[in-house]
Amino acid sequence: MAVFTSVTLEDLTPWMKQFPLGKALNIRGIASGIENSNFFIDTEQGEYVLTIFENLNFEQLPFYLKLMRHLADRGVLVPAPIANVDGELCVALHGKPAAIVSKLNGSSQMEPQAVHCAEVGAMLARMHLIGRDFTIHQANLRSLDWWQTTVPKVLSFLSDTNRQLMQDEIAFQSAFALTPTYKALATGPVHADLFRNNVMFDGEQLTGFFDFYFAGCDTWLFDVAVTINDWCIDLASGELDLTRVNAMLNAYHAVRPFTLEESQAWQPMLRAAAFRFWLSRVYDFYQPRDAEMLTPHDPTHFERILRLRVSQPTPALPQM
Ligand SMILES: Nc1ncnc2c1ncn2[C@@H]1O[C@H](COP(=O)(O)OP(=O)(O)O)[C@@H](O)[C@H]1O
Ligand SMILES: N[C@@H](CCOP(=O)(O)O)C(=O)O
Repeated sequence: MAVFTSVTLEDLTPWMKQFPLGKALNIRGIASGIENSNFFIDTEQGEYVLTIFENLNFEQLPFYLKLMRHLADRGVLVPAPIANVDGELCVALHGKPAAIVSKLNGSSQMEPQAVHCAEVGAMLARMHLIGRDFTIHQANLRSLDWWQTTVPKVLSFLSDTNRQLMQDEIAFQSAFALTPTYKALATGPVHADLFRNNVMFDGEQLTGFFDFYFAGCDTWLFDVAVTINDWCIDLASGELDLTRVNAMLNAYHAVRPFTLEESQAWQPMLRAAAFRFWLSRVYDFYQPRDAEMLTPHDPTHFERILRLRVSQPTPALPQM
């Protein structure tokens, strides 16, 4: 269940008059999702998704919504936010920020093959390139600063070995962030949570990336690492599947070639991407935020992945 704020057709009808979508004909809550209240709405202009934001505020939302609009207008497959008569993408509904975006066709591909990974890699590279001239800057709110303030809050919940792993990794990542290699990495708006459940496919055809609400400005390579660590692994063991890894990396590289510094940073970034989700899952597990974290994700999954990325040789990035 993921409808925290309920909306009826009677609520929606007057509110929808400000959007160029004709009359609202039907509304139904979407069961999946853990952060926001999501609904499919049928309008005279077609099907859309209405989101009521339960945690993000009116100051934070323009970054995400304008980024999606920027990308959608330039051919990146993402939901396009719909502006109201005043040109606003985010409007109050039941006292909370709300937005309407276009509905993507298809469904999530939860057992991806190389062909799906290649599609994701190519679209991710296009997204990075097209994000270059997006002018709003908002940091990735789940990057090094957040790790450094969050680690001390969770250490006491961990076993001795996991406490050591977390302390070692935050020390490693803090030091790595100061190196010339890290500082030479290309940056820009990144999705930062491009897991299997945040991409739609219609068969083998990618129809869009969605759920941009962890997006922010960060290194492009971090985004690639987050994506590889979810799409190109055996879920049970966390081991990388080289066929899928190579499919994704080669497709990305064909659109936006990796640099020498990115090759040097690849292993630290795979570690960083595993660490970020281990930490957020541990934090959510032991310090759940009220009602929205209904089923906390399993932290041991990313602990396992982090241990593998630290101990195993890393497959090389393609080079120019
Ligand atoms: N633009 C969209 N097009 C089609 N389906 C969508 C769209 N946005 C969300 N959904 C559906 O709603 C579900 C929950 O959305 P999600 O953004 O993951 O929610 P949350 O932010 O609460 O985790 C998704 O799994 C997907 O099925
Ligand atoms: N992908 C993250 C959690 C974010 O949840 P989402 O459903 O909004 O993508 C994780 O797996 O820990």
